[in-house]
Amino acid sequence: MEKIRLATRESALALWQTEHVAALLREAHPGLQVELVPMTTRGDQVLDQPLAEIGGKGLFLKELEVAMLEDRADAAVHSLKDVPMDLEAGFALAAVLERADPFDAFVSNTYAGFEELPFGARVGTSSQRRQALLRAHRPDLVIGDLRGNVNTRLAKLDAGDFDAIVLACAGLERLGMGARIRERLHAPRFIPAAAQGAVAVEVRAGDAATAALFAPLHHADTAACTKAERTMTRLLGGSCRVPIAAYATLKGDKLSLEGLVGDAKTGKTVRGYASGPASEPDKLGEQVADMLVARGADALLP
Ligand SMILES: NCc1[nH]cc(CCC(=O)O)c1CC(=O)O
Repeated sequence: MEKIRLATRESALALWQTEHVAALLREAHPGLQVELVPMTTRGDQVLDQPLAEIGGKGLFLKELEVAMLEDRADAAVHSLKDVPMDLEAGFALAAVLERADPFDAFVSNTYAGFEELPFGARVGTSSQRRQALLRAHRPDLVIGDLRGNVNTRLAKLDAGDFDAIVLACAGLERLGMGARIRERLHAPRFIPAAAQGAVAVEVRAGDAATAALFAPLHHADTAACTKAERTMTRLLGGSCRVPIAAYATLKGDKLSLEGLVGDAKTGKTVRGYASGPASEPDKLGEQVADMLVARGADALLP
């Protein structure tokens, strides 16, 4: 193969991630021509309705998948967090890259950390998971919706709409705005979304030649961790509608998974934790999902 075309969304974050994959590909395969095919998705266009009601995470992939089917692109680069737990039939993940910081960031122009927020402070985030975690720790906070890309969200904070906002550390750092992070909200206090911080490459299922090009970019440890997180989330019926958090770590051969199901309105949360061999991420995901249900998570699920 002499040339490969990478479909990408047009947001600054998506373009950064795809350029990053392109650079790694060129490094792994000197002489390979790598081209970007930027496009807008419905998920990017519809900003006024909750994602879950207009079709969920798949809306960020659809146009990119159509481009692959129509042979206008060979692969698509995504934040793995935005990839539906059940990939569309006819597609496969060719690689999961090494994860960046998986945690959420506390960003504020006034307060140095989450603990410093005064009673009734206004915090912006549209993520059901972040809302549930914020309410679980601080029922007094006034939480407001905050959608749009990373720059839009920061602009709303700077305009004074909120005392603080919460967004992914990885997104801020990739856009060169890591300096805006006042505090990293680590697990287990704040558990991130499944696969937060990881970038993945999607290809047509059965396109072995294209998939093989991405093999050098694959990071087995990140793949094992995100597999456990995504399996747990999938078994609980994960979508944007339900606050589900999952965070796995790997130490030697031991994979550990922390899971949480919450309610964005009440801040009620149920937690689960288990560990097992790195070779069985699906089993671990299933175990923690079962544990969460046994502890009452189904009362919070739709
Ligand atoms: N929901 C949008 C989205 N998808 C991936 C990231 C950040 C990068 C990542 O998690 O890899 C973000 C922004 C955010 O959640 O603040």
